[in-house]
Order: sequence, then C-alpha cells, then structure tokens
Amino acid sequence: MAILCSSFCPCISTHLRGCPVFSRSRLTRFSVSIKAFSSQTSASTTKDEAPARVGFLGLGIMGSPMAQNLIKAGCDVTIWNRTKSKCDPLISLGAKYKSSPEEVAASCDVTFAMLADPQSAVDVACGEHGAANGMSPGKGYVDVSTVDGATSKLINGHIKATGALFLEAPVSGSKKPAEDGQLIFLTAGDRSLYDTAAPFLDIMGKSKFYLGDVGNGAAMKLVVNMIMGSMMASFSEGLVLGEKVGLDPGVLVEVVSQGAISAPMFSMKGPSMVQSLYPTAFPLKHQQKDLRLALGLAESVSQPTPIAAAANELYKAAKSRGLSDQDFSAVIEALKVKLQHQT
Ligand SMILES: NC(=O)C1=CN([C@@H]2O[C@H](COP(=O)(O)OP(=O)(O)OC[C@H]3O[C@@H](n4cnc5c(N)ncnc54)[C@H](OP(=O)(O)O)[C@@H]3O)[C@@H](O)[C@H]2O)C=CC1
Ligand SMILES: O=CCCC(=O)O
Repeated sequence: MAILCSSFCPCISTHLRGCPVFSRSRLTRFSVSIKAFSSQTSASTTKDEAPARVGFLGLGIMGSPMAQNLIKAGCDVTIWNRTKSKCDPLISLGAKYKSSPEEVAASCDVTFAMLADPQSAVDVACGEHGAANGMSPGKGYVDVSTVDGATSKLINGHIKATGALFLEAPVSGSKKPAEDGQLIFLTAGDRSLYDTAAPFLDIMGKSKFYLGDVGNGAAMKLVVNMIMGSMMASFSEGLVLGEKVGLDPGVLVEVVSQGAISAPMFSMKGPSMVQSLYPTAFPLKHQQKDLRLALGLAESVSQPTPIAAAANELYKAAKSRGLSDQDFSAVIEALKVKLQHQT
C-alpha cells in the first residue's frame, strides 16, 4: 500500500482572491504534481487561464465549513444541497448555486461530495440527476463522505465510466477542525486527481495521506472511527461508574486528562458530558453508522472485534432513545438508562 503524507504547505495556503494558482488549464492537465502547484505563483498565471471551478455537494455540519473555506480562499465554488436553504449563507459569501449534482459536476472541474452515508453518497453521485451525469474526461470527483469500501468502489465505477477521475477522501476531524481548515484527508484512488486536488485539500485540511487503491481510504477511516467509538463508550462507562460510587466526575475527567490515557476527545467532550450536554459536532447516528460499517469490514476478513461490537450495541440503544442527532458523546445516556433499570 503506497502511503504519502504531505503536510500543510504555506505557499498553497496563501489565500489569493481568484485562486490564481489553481488554473483550469492546469486542472485538466492531470499530471501536475504537488511540487509544481506549490512552486507556482500568481505571476506565472497567464491571461488565458481561467480559475479552476470547484463544486461542493452536501452542506451539513462538515460540508458547509469546508466549502466556506474554499470560498474564503478565493476559489470559484459552485454548491448544491438537498435542503436548499443551507446553501444561502454560502451564496452570500460568493458561491454559485446549481439545482442538481449533475449541473454542479457539469459546470466544475473538480467536484467534492460530503454526504451522510452510503445511500446518500450513491444517490448524489449515481442517481437521477446525479453527479456522474455531469462528469466527462478532464473532470474529477472527490468523495469525502464516510462510506464503506464497496460503496466507494461503486461510485468509482460510475464516475470512471464517464472518463472522469475519482478519489475517495474521507476525513478525520470534526466540526471545529473543518471550520479551522485542520482536517486530515485519507485518500485513495486516482493518483493524478490526488495531485490535482491537493491544493484544495490543503485549504480544508492540515494533512493528507494517499493510501493507494479505492477502498483503502474508506478502510482507514472506518478503523479509526471504530477505535473512536469504542473509546467514547468506554469513557462513558467510566464516568457513569465513577459517579455511581461517589466520585466527582469533573475530577475524574481531570485525572484522565493528565495520565497515559489522556486524549483530546476526553478533554474536549468530558466537561459537557458531566453536565449531560451534547452539542452536536459528530452526530451519534453517524458514529453508529461507522461502527456498523467497520463491523462489516471486520466480518469480511473474519476478524473478531468484540469491543467494537459491544460499543455498537450501546450506540444502537442510544439511537432508540431518540439521541441520533445529538453528539455521539450522548451515548453515555444509554448507560444511565440501563443503570436505572437495574436498580
Ligand atoms: N460531523 C463530523 O464530525 C464528521 C462527519 N464525518 C462524515 O461526514 C459525512 C457528513 O457528516 P455531517 O456533515 O456531520 O452530516 P450532516 O448530517 O450534518 O449532513 C449530511 C449531509 O448529507 C445530505 N444528505 C443526507 N441524506 C441525503 C440524501 N438522501 N440525498 C442527498 N443529500 C443527503 C444532507 O442534506 P440535507 O441538508 O438536505 O439534510 C447534508 O448535506 C458523514 O459521512 C459523516 O460520517 C466525517 C468526519 C467528521
Ligand atoms: O467521523 C468523525 C470523526 C470525528 C473526529 O475525528 O473527531
């Protein structure tokens, strides 16, 4: 598996109005390297080179700030979202709007998609008026949604059949890193599209990994989120048990944050969890989706994952308690309910 990590390039981060470093003629020449991009300056852009046109489909918690960062960097951005009203703030910032994924893809050089789950990613890419209908040779489709490898390969097939290029690029990092342009991209697919899309990934993220064939990015993302979901379930158990035996949960969070098991996630989410507050950054329904997909991945290679399987049951219980749209840290509520039944 080929792995490449390229960290944030200050040259690329220079947010120049009109994005002169990302010219359309360069985008359609899919052999451009990261080095070539990063060494270009606005002075090297000739008059006949129009700015690259970037599409963005799916403007939820993650897609909106990601697209916003592209607009603020001066890119020529065209957007679409199923619920049109979510486009309005970005249109105010200068984005163009098209009424279908197909129209966005037809009018853009590179189109990004940030959809909820496998079904919506397939619908938007391959459905009626989906992006694939607007793709053609010289264009690229970058799916940054979290899906399983089979879904990613299905979308890859539809996009490649048009002569366009495909890259899967799910992200690590949540709402705040998306707002701050600090995401981590886990990419796989057409290497030349990776090179072409790199300047845009560098606007939205702090690092990027190229992992080889389509499916490897999805697998990396699912393994990472499987670990995360289990960690949050375990942390929740500790908080609930600690409180039940009379420990101050605030002190417990502090002790955890100073020791070997400290993690930014515990320090960031712990204080609000102690107050039973779950402001949504990563919706619980998406964490359960990722555990479900990770368990499918494990099943496909007969790998036992008993801890993730137990965690998944807890997230399912939380969903059935109406917590789907709360932050995934609300999984702790499923444990509180269980304890009440036991006493
Ligand atoms: N939130 C987070 O911290 C992170 C999330 N992710 C992943 O990124 C993806 C997006 O997450 P997030 O932004 O949080 O999710 P949201 O639920 O906020 O947004 C989901 C997006 O998908 C769209 N959508 C849902 N169903 C359909 C459909 N059937 N057809 C067309 N569009 C649809 C929604 O449109 P509409 O507005 O109309 O509902 C919305 O634009 C998910 O795969 C998630 O797992 C990855 C890293 C972090
Ligand atoms: O998929 C969501 C990941 C959230 C995070 O990495 O903080």
